[in-house]
Amino acid sequence: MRVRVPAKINLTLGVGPVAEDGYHPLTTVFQAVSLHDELTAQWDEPGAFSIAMWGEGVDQVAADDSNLAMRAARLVAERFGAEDQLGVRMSVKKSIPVAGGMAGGSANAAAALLACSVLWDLDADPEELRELGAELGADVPFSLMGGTAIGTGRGDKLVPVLTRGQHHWVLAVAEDGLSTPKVFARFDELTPDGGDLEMPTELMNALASGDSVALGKCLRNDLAAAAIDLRPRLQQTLEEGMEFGALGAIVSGSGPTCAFLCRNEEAAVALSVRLSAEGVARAVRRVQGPVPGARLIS
Ligand SMILES: C[C@@](CO)(OP(=O)(O)O)[C@H](O)COP(=O)(O)OP(=O)(O)OC[C@H]1O[C@@H](n2ccc(N)nc2=O)[C@H](O)[C@@H]1O
Ligand SMILES: Nc1ncnc2c1ncn2[C@@H]1O[C@H](COP(=O)(O)OP(=O)(O)O)[C@@H](O)[C@H]1O
Repeated sequence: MRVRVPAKINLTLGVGPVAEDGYHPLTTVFQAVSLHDELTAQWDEPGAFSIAMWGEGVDQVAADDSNLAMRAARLVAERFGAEDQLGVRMSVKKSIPVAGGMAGGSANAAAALLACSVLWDLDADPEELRELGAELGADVPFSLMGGTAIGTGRGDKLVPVLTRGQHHWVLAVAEDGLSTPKVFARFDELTPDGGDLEMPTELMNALASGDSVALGKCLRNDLAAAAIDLRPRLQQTLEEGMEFGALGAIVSGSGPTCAFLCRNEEAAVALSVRLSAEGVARAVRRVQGPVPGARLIS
């Protein structure tokens, strides 16, 4: 089985005050973008579970039972089958930056859920897989679903959002990742009463009409101040992207990847060339969104 799974950006990320379980209530709009990891899964001996990874940032991810794809495979086996009768050998080709605020780990978990449930011929429907996904991480249900969706709760309660057309994004990928729990912890220090959980009506209108100029003005992230506090260089990255012609700029999720919205493909090419030439980030990528969530490709 081969599964392709996209990265996400948060077009808006409203974060409420921390709850007793340590999680924050969110109002977020996710968009899946055309930067993909690929996971392959093949049968192995009963009880044998393994993973190999190559590509972007794999030295920062353990290929053991702590890996989110391994945890996903074991969870599917445990819930839908018999763990001691099933086995899988997985490999992941990573392109999504690790700890980049683009849900790379969640994407791999989503891919493993889908690949294993099909490989082992288990009777799991998409809704059941999304519920399992939510146990692994708040972003996993969206990695399965893809497209554009509003997320509430921990970010795991999803409703698709009506959109028109494709948007062109340029991503500035930072040298080192940022830890999601650390960014939320700094958010708590900076914003003890929490941020804004209002439904982003203007943003939804901009998405429905496909108006990139309006969308650029609505991008908002309550975690941005915390990410910038931990990584001050990000402020300059955002400013440079705007100076070089982006319609809007945002830190993606808990960062440090910055996403710049462009008017069209030509503008995205021009911005990516400029950002690369200025050495603003470790890598610059052009992507489009929305794209579908985790999908079997063979
Ligand atoms: C911030 C966001 C925005 O989409 O994305 P990333 O920047 O990680 O991609 C997500 O909320 C991250 O989702 P995900 O990375 O799946 O989170 P989890 O593994 O469930 O949780 C990691 C840690 O993040 C914090 N966390 C996560 C979600 C949430 N609603 N409130 C939280 O406080 C908790 O400290 C938790 O221990
Ligand atoms: N398969 C995986 N791919 C990426 N990260 C993983 C994976 N499994 C576990 N992790 C861990 O999850 C953490 C978050 O990574 P990631 O999901 O890439 O970033 P983010 O939460 O910023 O979107 C990292 O510390 C990483 O070591």
